[in-house]
Amino acid sequence: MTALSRTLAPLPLPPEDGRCSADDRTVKTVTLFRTSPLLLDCGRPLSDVRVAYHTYGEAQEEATLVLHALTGHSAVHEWWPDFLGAGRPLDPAREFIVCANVLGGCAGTDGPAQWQADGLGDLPVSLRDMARVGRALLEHLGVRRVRVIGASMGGLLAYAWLLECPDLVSRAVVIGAPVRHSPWAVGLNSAARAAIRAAPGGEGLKVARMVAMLSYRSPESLAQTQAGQRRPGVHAVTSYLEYQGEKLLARFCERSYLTLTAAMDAFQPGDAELAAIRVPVLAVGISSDVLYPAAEVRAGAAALPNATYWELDSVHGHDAFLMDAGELPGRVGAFLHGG
Ligand SMILES: CC(=O)SCCNC(=O)CCNC(=O)[C@H](O)C(C)(C)COP(=O)(O)OP(=O)(O)OC[C@H]1O[C@@H](n2cnc3c(N)ncnc32)[C@H](O)[C@@H]1OP(=O)(O)O
Ligand SMILES: N[C@@H](CCO)C(=O)O
Repeated sequence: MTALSRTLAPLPLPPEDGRCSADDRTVKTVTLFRTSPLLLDCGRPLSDVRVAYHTYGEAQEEATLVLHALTGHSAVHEWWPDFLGAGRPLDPAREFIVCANVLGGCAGTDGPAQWQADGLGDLPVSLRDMARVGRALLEHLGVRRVRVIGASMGGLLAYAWLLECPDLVSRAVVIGAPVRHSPWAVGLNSAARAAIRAAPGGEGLKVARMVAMLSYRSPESLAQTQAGQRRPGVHAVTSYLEYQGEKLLARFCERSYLTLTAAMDAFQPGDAELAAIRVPVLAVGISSDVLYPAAEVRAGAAALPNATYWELDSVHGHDAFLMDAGELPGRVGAFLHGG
């Protein structure tokens, strides 16, 4: 495989914060699969796949690979300050850290918008397809071995990496994610996709986000933060969800939402496949997670031969890994670098 690499003009950057260099905070792109195509699980070949990614620290043959969530992106320094930086679990002074925007998304790596423009139509992609693209990126970067860490969709994708690229992964941290999408999670995504299809062009995506946000919070979290009325006659939680819908509409593509949620729902590894995962895994459940309940995460970990389970205690639900990380960074750092 050959790769064409170039660095884009820097995006507007947040001020220097001492966590990583200006170069680290610049998104890079590379075009992969130039001489031989990526064969997608759906059977379609895909050539010249453009991948946008961030790296932090000096390039090394061993790296830490961060896998972002559904509407996340590769700029880890923007959304995980508790985890990235000097003395934190992901320390650019100590290790080479890579995070790529997923195939099918809308953050610079090829996805439905590009495929529509290229006349390819809608391409179903799988989490394993995303892992294959990631493998090609690691080859391009000269990385031969990775510690993998992912949360939410990134956690499901970490399991896809363990199944697709077991030769590359030395250990994995999976936060707030099951080993496969449950009927409950598929049902929530089905409702979201139905909303988008019923009201394409924006309103559907907003409703999809409102439903999803309820699954990312918890009854107690909303009772603490959204009780009462924001303005006369409007429940605070109503305007909160509407605002969150508007925020997603301003930054995300509805076709990517359809593509990525379908990829998550289609990820259904069997028990025998899971039993073959030999590398050490730290599986983290979140006590108040209503999307992926802690008991489900714990049961998934029990299906793996070499997994440790730990639970983050928070009232703030699924998104606690972003909003209320508590002891999580310390636990993750000890697992990734402790042995
Ligand atoms: C592993 C990964 O890759 S994760 C990737 C990270 N994810 C992303 O970067 C994309 C997804 N982002 C998110 O999901 C969110 O930004 C989170 C979880 C990180 C935090 O959510 P936030 O929206 O910032 O926080 P929160 O839920 O507390 O809402 C705060 C916002 O709602 C507004 N708000 C709060 N209450 C109300 C209300 N009752 N009515 C209207 N607006 C309200 C606040 O003013 C604030 O607005 P702002 O965003 O303009 O500052
Ligand atoms: N809130 C995060 C995690 C949800 O899985 C996101 O929007 O990507």
